[in-house]
Amino acid sequence: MPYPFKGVRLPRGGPAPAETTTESEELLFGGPLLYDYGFSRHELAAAGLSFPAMARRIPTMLVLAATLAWRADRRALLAVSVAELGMGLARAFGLVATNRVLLQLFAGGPTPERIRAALPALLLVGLLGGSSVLLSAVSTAATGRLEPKIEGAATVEFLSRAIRVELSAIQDEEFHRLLDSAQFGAAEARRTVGEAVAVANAVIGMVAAGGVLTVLAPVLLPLLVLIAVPRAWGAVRTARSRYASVQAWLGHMRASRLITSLLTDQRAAAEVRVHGVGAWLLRHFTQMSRANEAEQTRLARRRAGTDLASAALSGLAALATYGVLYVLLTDGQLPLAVAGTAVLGIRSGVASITAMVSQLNGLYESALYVGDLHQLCRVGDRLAIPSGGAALPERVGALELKDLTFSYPGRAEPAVDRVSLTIEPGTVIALVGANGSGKTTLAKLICGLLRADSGSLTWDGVEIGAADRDAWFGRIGLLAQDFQRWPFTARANVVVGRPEARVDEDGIRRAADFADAGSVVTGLSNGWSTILASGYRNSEEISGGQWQKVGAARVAYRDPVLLIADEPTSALDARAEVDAFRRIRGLAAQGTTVVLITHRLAASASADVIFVLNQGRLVEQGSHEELMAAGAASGPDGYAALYRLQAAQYVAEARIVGSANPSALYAKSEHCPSKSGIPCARNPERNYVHDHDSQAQSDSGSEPGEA
Ligand SMILES: Nc1ncnc2c1ncn2[C@@H]1O[C@H](COP(=O)(O)OP(=O)(O)OP(=O)(O)O)[C@@H](O)[C@H]1O
Repeated sequence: MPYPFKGVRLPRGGPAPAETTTESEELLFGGPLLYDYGFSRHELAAAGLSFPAMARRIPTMLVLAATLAWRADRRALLAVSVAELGMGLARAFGLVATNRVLLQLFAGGPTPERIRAALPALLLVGLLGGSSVLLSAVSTAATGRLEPKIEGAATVEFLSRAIRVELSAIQDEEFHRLLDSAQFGAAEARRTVGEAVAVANAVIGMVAAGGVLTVLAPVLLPLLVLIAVPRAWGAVRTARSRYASVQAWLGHMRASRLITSLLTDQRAAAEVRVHGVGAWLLRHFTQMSRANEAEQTRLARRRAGTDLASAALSGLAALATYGVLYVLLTDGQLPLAVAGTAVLGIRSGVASITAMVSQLNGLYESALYVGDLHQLCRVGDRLAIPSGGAALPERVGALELKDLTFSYPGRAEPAVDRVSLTIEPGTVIALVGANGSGKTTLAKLICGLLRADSGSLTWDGVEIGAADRDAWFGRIGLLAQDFQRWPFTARANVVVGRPEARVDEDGIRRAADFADAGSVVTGLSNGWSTILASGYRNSEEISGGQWQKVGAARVAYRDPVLLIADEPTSALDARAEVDAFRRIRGLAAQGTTVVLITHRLAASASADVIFVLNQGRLVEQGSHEELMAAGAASGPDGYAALYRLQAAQYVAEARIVGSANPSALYAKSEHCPSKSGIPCARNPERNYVHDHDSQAQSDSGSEPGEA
């Protein structure tokens, strides 16, 4: 496995990345989590991290921090800049004034006179010291104002990209890594300003000390630079290896976060306890933590080594500086008073260097993450769902799919393979087929979440690629079995169906009545204001079936033109399920087009058109009657055979209890004024038990129960 960045290696003699793979990683995640930096071939490739490249980036980083701050609060940035510059100047003039004081004190004449002569310069030193303190306070206050604003703005930048990218990007591993890394960037952006200010301050201090030394003893200046260089090298080296390590271990961090959240997750709580998954996962967590601890130890050792080397080199340079000073003094080339100021200048310069190094370290690391945030913004903008485009006509027409094909990345076989079909407005169409046959993928293509590789998808004649996708989304409602259960109030869980619209209390109640969610809310201790989660004040858990009713109310509140219902009744009891399907048909009667995905063929039987998928291909289509009439011709996996198989489970039972006609509840609505004004297909009312009986008998001459 190639290791990430040029020049950044795992410790000599230490474990190679592949060898750090733990048993837990293998078992839980199917292989090493340590990142394979194959992403140099990927568009998300990290910028070069060689030493010169990084040194060149330092000014860019300062500009980056300044840009963030400028956008967040210009006045505060100006206040910080002026205060820091003032402090640097005060330090430079302070040194000059100190030099004056020393010159006066070491001059000839009686001591009181020398002191009196030094007094004005002494006062200036005090004045400059006092203003430094004041300016420092101004800088602290302004930085404090800036930092939260920057963090807030950076977080919004991050989140706004995350919510706008195409679904395929969200499912892409590389993009997810960038998301994870950039997430640190949003938090680090806040620190960048303080660190940049401190670095700038230290640089000003160094320039001030350097300026004074240039005037007093120019030969000392290159030596001051020599003191600085090893420190800067050490800082960059440490930051670089920390950053590279974090990048390589992002997968581990994500896995650890995942395990932590699973161990405290309410939905996992039962298995965590009853199946003993808790202790098992904790053991794996501990094993993976150990690997991470080893990496931290490696980093600490590496840092200690780097610090030692850079301090030793810097110390040698300092020693050489004082040696030169000694020679200058003993040769009489430098008066004692000037030498005293030079010592102060060197000390001040070294202090500035030390401060700069420690801040640069932090700044460097922060700026790398902020760089990731910028990269995320760039990539996110490129992968964003386009805004604008052709408007969809007011009149709602048919959805037409022609040779629509889609493959998931890395999959050899297409999930949807050259599917052509038409969905007339105001009809209920059912997508049926075996597990993995492509129903959900096709539904995602229809609602614009996934983009087809080839073929065309038009609505009212407008091709999805050219259409305004927000307008497309605006026409669609989603009711999936795994719909989002927002841990907010019951009211919020309904109004989230139309999040931007003004809250309409009557609309909420109508939607709740329609979906039979009113009775669920009535039973809650705080009614509509109850938080539908546990662990909060005024919160209550509700059952899976009750959630499905709330989800249905959300969709009813949304009042979509096209409803995609993917196993919408999986958690409902028998009566509630029948009612729900009747309501879904009711929606069609009001003009909503319904795409129903279900394995309950009794429910799909009442659809106007049934499309049967097999391995991504559309293999059958027609009304229930037409498909049943096809009978044996459609084969053992065909609709008719599967329908009989399911129906057979109930028929014998229905006969025993002398059941009244249950499928009448699924029957199609008589009235169908579609939103578009186009009349929807209408079939005779049907009793599926009868249908089944008669069909089965006519097809095979045997009783279905005997099949
Ligand atoms: N995000 C994904 N990445 C890769 N492959 C996927 C992804 N989602 C689905 N698939 C694959 O695409 C194929 C079609 O899946 P899809 O979910 O559309 O089937 P389905 O008919 O809805 O199945 P089910 O009845 O089980 O819900 C399957 O082979 C599935 O493994």
